[in-house]
Amino acid sequence: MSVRVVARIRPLLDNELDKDIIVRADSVAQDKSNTLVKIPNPKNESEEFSFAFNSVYDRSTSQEALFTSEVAPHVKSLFQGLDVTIFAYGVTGTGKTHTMRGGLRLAERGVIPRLLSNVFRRGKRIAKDTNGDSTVEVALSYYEIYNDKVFDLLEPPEKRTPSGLPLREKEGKTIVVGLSERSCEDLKDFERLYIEANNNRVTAATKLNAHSSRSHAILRVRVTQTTGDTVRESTASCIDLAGSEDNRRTENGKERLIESAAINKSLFVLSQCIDAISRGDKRIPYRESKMTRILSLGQNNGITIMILNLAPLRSYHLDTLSSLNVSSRAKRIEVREVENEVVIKPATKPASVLGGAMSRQPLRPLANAHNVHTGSVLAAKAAEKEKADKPAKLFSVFVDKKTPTSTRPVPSKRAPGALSDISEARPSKVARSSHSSLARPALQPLQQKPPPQVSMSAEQIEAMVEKKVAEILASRAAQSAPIAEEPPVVISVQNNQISDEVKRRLEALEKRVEDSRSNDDGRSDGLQLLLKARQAKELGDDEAALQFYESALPYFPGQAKLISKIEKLRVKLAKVEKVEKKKRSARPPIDLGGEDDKENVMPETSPRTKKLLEIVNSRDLVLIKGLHGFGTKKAQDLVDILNLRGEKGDEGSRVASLAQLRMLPGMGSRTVEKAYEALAV
Ligand SMILES: Nc1ncnc2c1ncn2[C@@H]1O[C@H](COP(=O)(O)OP(=O)(O)OP(=O)(O)O)[C@@H](O)[C@H]1O
Repeated sequence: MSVRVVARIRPLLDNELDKDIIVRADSVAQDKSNTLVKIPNPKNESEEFSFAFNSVYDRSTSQEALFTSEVAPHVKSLFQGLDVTIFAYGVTGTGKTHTMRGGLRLAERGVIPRLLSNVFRRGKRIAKDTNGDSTVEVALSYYEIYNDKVFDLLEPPEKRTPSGLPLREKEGKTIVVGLSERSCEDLKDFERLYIEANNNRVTAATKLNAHSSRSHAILRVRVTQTTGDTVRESTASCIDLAGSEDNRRTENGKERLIESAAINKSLFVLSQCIDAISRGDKRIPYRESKMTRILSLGQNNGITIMILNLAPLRSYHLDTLSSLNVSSRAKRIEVREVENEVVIKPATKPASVLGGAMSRQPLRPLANAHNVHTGSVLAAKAAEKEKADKPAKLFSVFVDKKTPTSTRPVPSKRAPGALSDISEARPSKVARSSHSSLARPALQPLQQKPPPQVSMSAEQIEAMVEKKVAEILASRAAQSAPIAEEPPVVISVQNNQISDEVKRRLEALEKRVEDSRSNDDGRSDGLQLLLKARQAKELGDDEAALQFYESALPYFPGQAKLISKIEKLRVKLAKVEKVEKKKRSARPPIDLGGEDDKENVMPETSPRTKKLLEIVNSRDLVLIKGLHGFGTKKAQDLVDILNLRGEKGDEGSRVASLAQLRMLPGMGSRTVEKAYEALAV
């Protein structure tokens, strides 16, 4: 089953009534419901683009109508053991939070409170219909991803550590280590928890939207159904993604710029994942951001619904087109509709999630067991379940704090081994279905092997990197080929030329990168740098290649071959530099637009320098891509290298001067010069 992608166009707000509406819902035929979003071509207004979705909801759609059509049908699936993921995607101010959380009045409740209300109602009905033989427990966890760090929203902000909670992969799912979970008996309970947690959520007003959410918020609702000794668990995840935005339009300050860079990066990675999946790529860049790791689009089993929120206004034109593009491709993503297995309860009852007001999830060593019948029923269970089944009543407030308190910890350099002091990983809730292992068929046999050795010879690295690069380049060439059918042929020819042994080693390299990433030992970063160096070399960018090799050296100290490569490149570049110098001295001086630089050099203190460094340090892919001479790849490489240095607490994570910028891998004098020259102040 594919990801279900639906679009929702929000109505005009009071202060927008005089604004130009350019987005509309349409249908393919008169008697059909709306499945199209139409929007003019910004370059030629007489032309209209049309984007098709599973369903499109226009401005008059109520919260109830959206919930009834899109979410309510899946509550049944949730109780059948399927995981359900619902996420809202869209530009800032398009109605994601309104859709997911909703407003104060009953009729304005969003997807989340309605879902909880339905879950409680169905749970009670099950208990009633089975005379209490079956019981349903609901537990919540709620967290946010802010600046690519995970923070528990059910814990008071004082408990946060600057590095946030780490992620781990466990049995095919990404889990947040040390995340708390609280049991929730009814809607009132939920309301209390949800409001408290939302007050913890940092929202900061920007000029664009006074309630702009600066983090991705993820609510997980774990439903546990117990009948005798058998337990079935499933999870509904409701995700309110942060909105992307144009920093220039919002006139964001420095702090906001950093937030925006992190938001834009994760959303950019999400779009890259969607592209890669829809192209059928083998490597999906999930791991490039925490949000995409958690969302695991296309890797997660169950049902996934993406709600694309749109503003109908002209002022959002380009942003709207961009999110329409991304989300219309998401329709092609296949999700396996696999139910979570029923497991058998252990003889000793674990500490109940219902027990405390607040607790980490207790260890539940549940065994995977099919078709096993045991006679022992936990008698205590019925007594414990004798709880007042009060009907769900009026729903109340869901508001963020109007003035967000600055509770977020100041990001600091991560101390070496900082992750190790995080509390133990929350145990897996359920032994996973064997189906879940299908997520990565190619890697599966390798996963049973003992972990790879830590050391690798330079030759081994080189051989694997060579092949990997050749594969990437072949695949790129194939993708840029004019005939759409060609890529698979080219790739398969390439693959056929690679012996099984090499393929095995390449897979081992991929796995090594994966393993080292999840172990956080930084080796994968080294391998990534080697890959980038090789790519740069293949593309004839020796300067970038050298800098990537140099950056990789600390990961493979003393590797003779790597050192020799660096030496050779240095000699080569020194020669080139000599020739360039000669040419430069013969060239007329650069016109820097009349700035106060009498010597025709780029002055380190000029407004243009300041602006260039500000853009670079924002790590905002969109802004950096906008620099003259920066393509997507160069911009992404720069952001990667800065993030990498930032993670390592490296001083160089902030670029303080043009000289420093020139020294970064992939930069060089000419690149900096070009970007500087074209910059308007
Ligand atoms: N369907 C709707 N009906 C009425 N008002 C709406 C609707 N959708 C959005 N709004 C209003 O539009 C404004 C912006 O919506 P919202 O805050 O939900 O946007 P957002 O996409 O979550 O923004 P951000 O990414 O900044 O969090 C709010 O005032 C909200 O109440």
